[in-house]
Amino acid sequence: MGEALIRGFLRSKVSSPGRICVSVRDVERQDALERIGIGSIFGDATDGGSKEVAQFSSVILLCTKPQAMTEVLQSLAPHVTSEHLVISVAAGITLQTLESALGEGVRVVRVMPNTPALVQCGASAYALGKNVTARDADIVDLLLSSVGFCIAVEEKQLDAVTGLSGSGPAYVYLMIEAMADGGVMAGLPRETALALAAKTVAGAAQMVFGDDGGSNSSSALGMVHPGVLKDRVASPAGTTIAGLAELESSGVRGAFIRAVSRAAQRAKEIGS
Ligand SMILES: NC(=O)C1=CN([C@@H]2O[C@H](COP(=O)(O)OP(=O)(O)OC[C@H]3O[C@@H](n4cnc5c(N)ncnc54)[C@H](OP(=O)(O)O)[C@@H]3O)[C@@H](O)[C@H]2O)C=CC1
Ligand SMILES: O=C(O)[C@@H]1CCC=N1
Repeated sequence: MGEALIRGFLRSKVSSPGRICVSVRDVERQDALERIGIGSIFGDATDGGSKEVAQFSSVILLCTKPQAMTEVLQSLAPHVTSEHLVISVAAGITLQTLESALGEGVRVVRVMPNTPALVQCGASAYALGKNVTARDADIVDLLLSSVGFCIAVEEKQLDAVTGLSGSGPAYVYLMIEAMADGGVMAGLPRETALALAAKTVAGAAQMVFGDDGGSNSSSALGMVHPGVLKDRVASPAGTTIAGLAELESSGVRGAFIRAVSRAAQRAKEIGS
């Protein structure tokens, strides 16, 4: 996720390689970051990396797995001051956990992004910690909206966001794969089926935001109800209603609801 955000920030030009400094321990990932021009790459956060990052950065993004967060926070705490803005993308890890690990007065924001940030089509939500300033909120908004849509939410909603848009790209990939399988079963070559499935999902999603595809601003969404769009595709006694009836009798609608809800519950479990 960290690499997707870095690459997204570079593509959007909200930042530049010379302004980004990374602590990363995996050698292959270090090489990948070097190849995109990141100048300051330090090793393991728990072995000096956190200190170096805190020394050279004012905005620090924490992108390790939630399970690694305790030791990363411990390594960062002695070096972080009220001059830093710390942004965590870790599923489930609460603002209270972050603030109490990093120390009183530290400015912390909790974000749930998703990997399409890499191609400027991310969907992120964020909750502000108790010490952040209005300028911090502007910085977070600027960074996240440079890589897609972003919206401020109450912290208690972030586990639901995690189950929906954080994990959501994986549900959609599963759906694209399955739709392509259906196309192959009906006689299409694999590549044609995959391209048609992926383009159909991208185009259909864009239609929900109206004719112009919408903007990254949460105040200008103007969405069209997906039920209305669905009804426009389904001709009486036609192909679509036959396909939809199969999906409904397979319980797909309920399966998506349960998937989002179970993933949100898992985020809560991780945090506790
Ligand atoms: N993947 C996604 O779609 C999303 C993920 N997130 C959140 O992003 C975070 C990362 O997830 P994800 O990208 O999937 O996980 P990854 O395992 O791919 O990335 C985590 C990275 O952190 C590195 N790391 C771990 N410990 C240290 C350390 N001490 N010092 C330096 N680097 C370290 C890991 O290195 P190594 O490989 O050596 O272990 C790895 O490169 C999680 O908290 C997750 O909840 C949020 C939204 C979406
Ligand atoms: O699977 C995970 O735990 C992370 C958080 C959201 C997406 N990926």
